[in-house]
Amino acid sequence: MRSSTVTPPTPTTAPDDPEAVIAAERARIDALDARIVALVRDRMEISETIQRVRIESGGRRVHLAREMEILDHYSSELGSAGRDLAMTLLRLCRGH
Ligand SMILES: C=C(O[C@@H]1C=C(C(=O)O)C=C[C@H]1O)C(=O)O
Repeated sequence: MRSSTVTPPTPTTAPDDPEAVIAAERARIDALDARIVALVRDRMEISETIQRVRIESGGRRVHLAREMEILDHYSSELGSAGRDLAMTLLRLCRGH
């Protein structure tokens, strides 16, 4: 089984109260989304460094073979929507 860093469900004082469960689980989603945004920002920074170094040494910003690897990876992990997610990440990281 895949290990997870997701925090366990927050025990509520009234576990059968749907509103309380939804609020607690939404808080977990909000915390995950904050981490995802921070990770995307880290990715953008690293990607920008690679692109800058390559351009400064006479190369091109975009490396299509590497992008295909990333698209294939997300696609095999998460299906076609995962591929779309990778496309969006690449767009964020190379600025277009
Ligand atoms: C970061 C790189 O440069 C560009 C950005 C990529 C990315 O953000 O993953 C991938 C390929 C390149 O188009 C790289 O070549 O690794």
